[in-house]
Amino acid sequence: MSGGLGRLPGAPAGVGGEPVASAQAARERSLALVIGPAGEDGALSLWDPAARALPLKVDFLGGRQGYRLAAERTRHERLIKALGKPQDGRDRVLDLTAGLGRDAALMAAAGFDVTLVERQPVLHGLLADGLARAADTELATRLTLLPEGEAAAMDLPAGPWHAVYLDPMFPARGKSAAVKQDLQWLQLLCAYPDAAEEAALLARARGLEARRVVVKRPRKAPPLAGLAPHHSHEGKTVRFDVYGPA
Ligand SMILES: C[S@@+](CC[C@H](N)C(=O)[O-])C[C@H]1O[C@@H](n2cnc3c(N)ncnc32)[C@H](O)[C@@H]1O
Repeated sequence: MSGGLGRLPGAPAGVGGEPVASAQAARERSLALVIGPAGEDGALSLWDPAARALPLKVDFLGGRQGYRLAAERTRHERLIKALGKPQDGRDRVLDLTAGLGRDAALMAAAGFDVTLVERQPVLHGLLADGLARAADTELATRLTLLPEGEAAAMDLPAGPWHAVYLDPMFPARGKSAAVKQDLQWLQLLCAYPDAAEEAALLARARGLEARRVVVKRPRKAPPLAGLAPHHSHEGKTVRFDVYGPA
């Protein structure tokens, strides 16, 4: 990543970055981000050592994403509408681009058992830490994080899946100041997929045994890999493209 990542004492080595003794040391070395335990709960967190912004952690217990997780509210979410009704009681969704786990948490709150795949070590570390802190909750029983891996190439659990979900990075529109802080940090860590990567990810998803593949896109963006979906659920800023079995 440009600008570099500092790994503070207490962060697992697997997240990468260069070891630094403190956020102050990272600031002196002009590192763009640090990762380490922060706050009262010691949650593994990511932040800019030169800015005042709140550290970013994965919080399945409430926090910033909490309002979306009330079960009765989830059915109004476009993502949940795009997934369609569960058919077998505890239906399974495979989220191949888990990121910060927000969409996965929403799907789990709506009643799906969600398996998460993430290839970026920092994001994977934040997810694993968030799940460990939420271990006693009903929500966490519905979330399974696979070992860090590239979705297009790794071994995946067998289907059938109710749906495979994709939300790959897409360049943010508008002035960078308008882009939310955590998205800016995500953009430092995660590369945008090129056309070949997009095609490989969609092909992998569509090759799995699933009733549908759902892809999140900015509302005006072209469809993933240029492949027109069967139908879409459009919101103000994003849309969910739905593909039937290949
Ligand atoms: C836009 S973020 C996803 C945000 C997520 N939906 C959420 O609610 O937090 C995209 C994430 O997918 C991951 N990713 C993209 N392509 C991937 C692939 N082929 N295999 C595994 N992870 C991938 C990136 O590393 C990044 O963390």
